[in-house]
Amino acid sequence: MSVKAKKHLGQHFLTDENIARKIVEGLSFEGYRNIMEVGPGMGVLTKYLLEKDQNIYLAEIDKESIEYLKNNYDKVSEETFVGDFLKQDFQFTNGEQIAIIGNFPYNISSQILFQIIDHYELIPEMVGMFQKEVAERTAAVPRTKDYGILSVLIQAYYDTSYLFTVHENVFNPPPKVKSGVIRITRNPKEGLAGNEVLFKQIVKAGFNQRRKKLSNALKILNIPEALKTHEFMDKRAEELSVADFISFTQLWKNNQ
Ligand SMILES: C[S@@+](CC[C@H](N)C(=O)[O-])C[C@H]1O[C@@H](n2cnc3c(N)ncnc32)[C@H](O)[C@@H]1O
Repeated sequence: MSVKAKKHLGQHFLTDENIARKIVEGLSFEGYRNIMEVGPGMGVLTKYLLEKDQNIYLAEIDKESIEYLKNNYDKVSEETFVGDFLKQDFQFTNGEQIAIIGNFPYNISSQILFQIIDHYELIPEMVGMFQKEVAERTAAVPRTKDYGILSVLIQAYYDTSYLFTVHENVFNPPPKVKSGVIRITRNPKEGLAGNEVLFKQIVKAGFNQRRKKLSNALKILNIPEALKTHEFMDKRAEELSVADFISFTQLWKNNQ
């Protein structure tokens, strides 16, 4: 018996074992002994993770999948499950590092990435599959249409690499779009510490009106007097690098 795919949970089950193995091998397995898989479904990735010498935790909200996994994998029990990924506070690791892996439910892709950023101190690495467009956005560079809030926020905390593309026809049921697998490795950029909240506000305000110059787009944030004539004010958000956003945030903070 297998799990019936539920659309509202973003369920598309990967049917290609080689791709599953390749995704799991995308992790380095270095510097942590805990791994959380998001959305294991019927366990196509889980079975390769369970072969590793790591503590495996499963975040799954589909009861039918949970039953299936408990019945089909000896090492999986009620204790393996940690519930909804978006509600994790990772307290159960007692401060230990935990890597994240998954063929993610595409309806909550951005929320998954923001949840990782919010806990970057505990999460050294993530390997996962998103719809191709989102995967590309995480690695996008300035002055491209893909470069936006997600690119800047992720790249401020992590180095990102696009690993490979996955075709629709290796899923059951097939999704409407191609998928992309990425790896992100923690590398918080200098100058961020202590400025995180303001940094996120500036990046979001800047890109929320990406056609406008920053002098206009950032108006809602009460621009400090000393920054009103800064050269960046004449640019659009997509023209600033991640390092530019960070140095600009520091300057903003110092002039508040
Ligand atoms: C694209 S499927 C992937 C299933 C399986 N890993 C595979 O590759 O075949 C996404 C999975 O995420 C689960 N899911 C959806 N929302 C979730 C959430 N908030 N937290 C944890 N898992 C979730 C779904 O139930 C589903 O099993």
